[in-house]
Amino acid sequence: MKAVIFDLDGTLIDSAPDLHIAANLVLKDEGLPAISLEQTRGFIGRGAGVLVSRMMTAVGLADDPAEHARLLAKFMTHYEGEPRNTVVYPGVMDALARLQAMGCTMGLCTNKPEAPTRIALKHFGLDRYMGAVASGDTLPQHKPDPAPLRHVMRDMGAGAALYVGDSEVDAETSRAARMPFALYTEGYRKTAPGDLPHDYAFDHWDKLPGLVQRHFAEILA
Ligand SMILES: O=C(O)COP(=O)(O)O
Ligand SMILES: [Mg+2]
Repeated sequence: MKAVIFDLDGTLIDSAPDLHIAANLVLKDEGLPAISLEQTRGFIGRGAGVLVSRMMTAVGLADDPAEHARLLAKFMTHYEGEPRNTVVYPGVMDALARLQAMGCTMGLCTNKPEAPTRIALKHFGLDRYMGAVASGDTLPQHKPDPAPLRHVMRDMGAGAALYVGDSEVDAETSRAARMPFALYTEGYRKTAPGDLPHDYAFDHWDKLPGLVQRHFAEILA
């Protein structure tokens, strides 16, 4: 079985603009200075809780647990609607259709919480491809713990899979799960691709189906 599991933010979708808007709505409401889109990009990858912690640090707030919980709740109310400024990366939809035609089964493993994950998948028509989904709050553990990735694999009934992601967290997760990793280089990583452990790298989704084809031809040979 050819199984491919995807990360979401920075991999399938560029969600930073909507996360940026939600963060700044919270900060404005609190009378605090705004953060930049670039800063927001750097805060994505470990889930909404960590994004809010990093946002608090950026504007000089102490990471007090009660304050954090209050601001996270506010952030989630601003982020829960339909994505307005989020886009699917170029070539994603064609690549997924080609992978499906190649007989691949597909799943999703993200640190984004479940409610906005479901909304985004449906909004962009990605839900029809994903046979199994693990979000940041599906299990007690989240990436870089390998448990969510293994959970998706089990749900898909896959014995082996290729993981596709954009960040340091994804590289670490795939390593922990002993799963081969394809790095999408145009997402939110902060580390140079050469310094991030990966088995494959690609900079445009047009290139993924061929890469997947070669990977499974080799391991199933
Ligand atoms: O919500 C986040 O911080 C990251 O989500 P991702 O795991 O889809 O990159
Ligand atoms: Mg990501």
